[in-house]
Amino acid sequence: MDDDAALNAAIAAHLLPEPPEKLGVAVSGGGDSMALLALAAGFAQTHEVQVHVISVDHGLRSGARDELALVAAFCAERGLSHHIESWSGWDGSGNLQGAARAARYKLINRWAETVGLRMVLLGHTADDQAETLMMRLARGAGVDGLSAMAPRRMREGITYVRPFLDITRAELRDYLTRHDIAWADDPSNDDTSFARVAMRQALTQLEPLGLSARTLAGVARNMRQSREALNWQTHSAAREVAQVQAGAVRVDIQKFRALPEEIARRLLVQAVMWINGGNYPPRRSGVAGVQAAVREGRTTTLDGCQISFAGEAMWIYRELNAVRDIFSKPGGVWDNRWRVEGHENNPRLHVGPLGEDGLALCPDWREHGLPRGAMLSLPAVWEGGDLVVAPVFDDAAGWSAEIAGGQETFFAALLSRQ
Ligand SMILES: Nc1ncnc2c1ncn2[C@@H]1O[C@H](COP(=O)(O)OP(=O)(O)OP(=O)(O)O)[C@@H](O)[C@H]1O
Repeated sequence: MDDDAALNAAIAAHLLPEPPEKLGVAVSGGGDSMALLALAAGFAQTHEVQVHVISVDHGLRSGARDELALVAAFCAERGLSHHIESWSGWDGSGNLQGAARAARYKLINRWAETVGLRMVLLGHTADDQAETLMMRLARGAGVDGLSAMAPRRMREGITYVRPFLDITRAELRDYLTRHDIAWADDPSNDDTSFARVAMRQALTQLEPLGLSARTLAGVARNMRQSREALNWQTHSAAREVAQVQAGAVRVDIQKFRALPEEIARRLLVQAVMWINGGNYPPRRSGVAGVQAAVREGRTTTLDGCQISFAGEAMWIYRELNAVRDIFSKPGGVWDNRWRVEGHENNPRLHVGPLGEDGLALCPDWREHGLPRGAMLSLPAVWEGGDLVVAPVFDDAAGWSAEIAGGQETFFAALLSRQ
């Protein structure tokens, strides 16, 4: 295969046999995404696909406008539609790069919806994979952190495709040079105060030792496969040892203790994230603390969840303190996961935790088979300080309370986790 054929094949492998009618391409003007644009445009011409290009101006560097002008000129020459979105939304808090990236995906998503696109190409390369892997290594990551990016990922209905994860940045630069296509070199790529830039430079020293971008990207891909296997194994283990009951997770403690440590850890992480609705897993040290508590049969808490023991069972459930001040109206979602429905037209009603006061009014609560702590954090409907109904167990007329998406989401999320 000649050099161009390998790059064309990388694009075709992701778009055939059924190319989309319209294809989005996200282009910053840098070498990776300019090559992506040129190759996607070539593919589109052959397969009669309409190309729509988006560039996001983050307004962070004075030269960025010139880089986008380069993209605009390329698109104008080829008759491709090009749209520039501007972002100026950083509120100064948190990490600027992270905020810019999150904003970029939001803007691209919105644009794709407006144009009626279902697929958008991104230009991440094997070098990006290698740098990320090394940066994560430096933070002591495990299999998940070292795993490669997905070549295909759905975000709010739009499929993002990264055809160049096995292609190096140098190969793309060579392509651009061969075809006399201009690209912009982002000056921040020389700023070694960025961890990624420093790692990029360090990698040039490591390449002669065999740690090339392609090799490291291969390691990341292996890690991804291992992660998928571990998730699958955790899913099977969860089916074997865990049940979901009223939004809490009940685990058979003998079977749980017999699981390999990593599978047990993943199961705990999944239970905590499913219950607290968080996007980020609990810290490794926190989970290790829970694993120690499990060995000793000691009650503990982690990220808004409580872990307690009763007979043969370990229970993981929402901690009352985490929901004490969460209130909503009937008809909405409470604590990000309970859909409480009924009597929506009565403005005097609100949903809050059952709490000690509510539980005191439910003398038969032990019949439900849940630990007291799990009962306390269940949703209840209140009128002022008066308990109207605890709808998870009380099927009073017109009331219901269900986990949004169903309790099966606990198991399903183990297989779909990216
Ligand atoms: N300003 C931009 N406008 C449009 N697309 C962009 C822009 N910046 C990046 N992209 C797209 O994202 C790809 C990856 O770029 P880059 O590696 O700089 O992203 P990142 O900030 O590391 O984000 P990610 O989390 O996706 O890795 C580019 O090849 C391009 O397709």
